[in-house]
Amino acid sequence: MGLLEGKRALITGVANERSIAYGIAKSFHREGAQLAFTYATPKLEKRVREIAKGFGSDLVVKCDVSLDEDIKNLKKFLEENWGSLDIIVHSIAYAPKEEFKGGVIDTSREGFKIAMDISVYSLIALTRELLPLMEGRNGAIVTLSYYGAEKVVPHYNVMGIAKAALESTVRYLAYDIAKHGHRINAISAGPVKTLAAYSITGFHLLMEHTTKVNPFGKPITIEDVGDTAVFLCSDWARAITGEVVHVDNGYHIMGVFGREEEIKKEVYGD
Ligand SMILES: NC(=O)c1ccc[n+]([C@@H]2O[C@H](COP(=O)([O-])OP(=O)(O)OC[C@H]3O[C@@H](n4cnc5c(N)ncnc54)[C@H](O)[C@@H]3O)[C@@H](O)[C@H]2O)c1
Repeated sequence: MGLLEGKRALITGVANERSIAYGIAKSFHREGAQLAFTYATPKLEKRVREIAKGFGSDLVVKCDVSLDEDIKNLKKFLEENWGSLDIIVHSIAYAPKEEFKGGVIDTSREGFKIAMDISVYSLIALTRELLPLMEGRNGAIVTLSYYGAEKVVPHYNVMGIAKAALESTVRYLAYDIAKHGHRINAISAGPVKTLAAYSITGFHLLMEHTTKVNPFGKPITIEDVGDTAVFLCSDWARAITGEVVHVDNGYHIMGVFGREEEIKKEVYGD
C-alpha cells in the first residue's frame, strides 16, 4: 500500500516535466494519492492537462494566485469534484526578470510587491481558502524554498527576501492551522534546471558550483524533492510542522568550500 493511499492532493506549479511540482506529482502518484492540478495562464492549460492525464487525473483548473477570484474558483472546483482535500503542494514563485540582474539595492517597488504577492502571500491565501475542505482530515501543506532565504546568493535578490518571508510564513501558518489538526512544512531544494531557475542571472554558474561542492558532489533531482514531499505529507511526519527541510545533498552544512583540493595540493602535492 502506498504512503498516500486514500489522500487527495492539489498540485500547483506544474509548468512542464522539469518542474519541481512534476517530480512531486510523480512521487505522489506512485504512493497512491489522487491528484488535481492548477495552471497559471491559459497558455499552460494544454500541457498541464496532458501531464495530469499521465497521472490518471482530469481534474485541472486555472488558478493565477494573484487573482482572488481564481482562488475562490479553485475552492469551488475542488468542493464540487472531491468535497474534501488532504494535501496542498504550493510550488509557485515569480519575480520580474529585471529583478535578478543587479543587486537587491536595485529592487523596484513594483518588483518587490509582485515577488511577495505571488511567492509568499499566495501561500496564505490558498491555505485560508482551502482550509474548510481539509476539516477533520489532518491535512498537510508543503511549499518550496531555497537557501537564498538564509544566506546571500548573488543575483537571487528579491526572491531571497521572498523565500525568507515564505519560511517565516510557514512557521506562522503552522501555528494557525495546528488547531485544525493540519501541518505545513517547506522543502529548501538545491538548484534544479527549471523555467523559473533560468530567470536568475548566472544560474548555470550557481548550479555548477553547488553541484561541485556539496558533500555528494552531484545535483539533486525533482524526484529527490518529490520523495521528501511524500514523507512530509504522509502520516509518518505527523509531528513535523513549521519545518524547513533541506533537500540539497548537504550543501547547506558546508562552511568552507574547495578546501579539500587546496589541502591535497599543499600537503600531498597532487
Ligand atoms: N529550480 C530551482 O532551482 C529551485 C530551487 C529551490 C526552490 N525552488 C522553488 O520551487 C518552486 C517551483 O519552481 P520550479 O523551479 O519548479 O520552476 P517552474 O517554472 O517549473 O515552476 C514555477 C511555477 O510557478 C507558476 N506561477 C508563476 N506565477 C504564478 C501565478 N501568478 N499563479 C500561479 N502560478 C504561478 C508557474 O506557472 C510555474 O508552474 C518555486 O517556488 C521555486 O522558487 C526552485
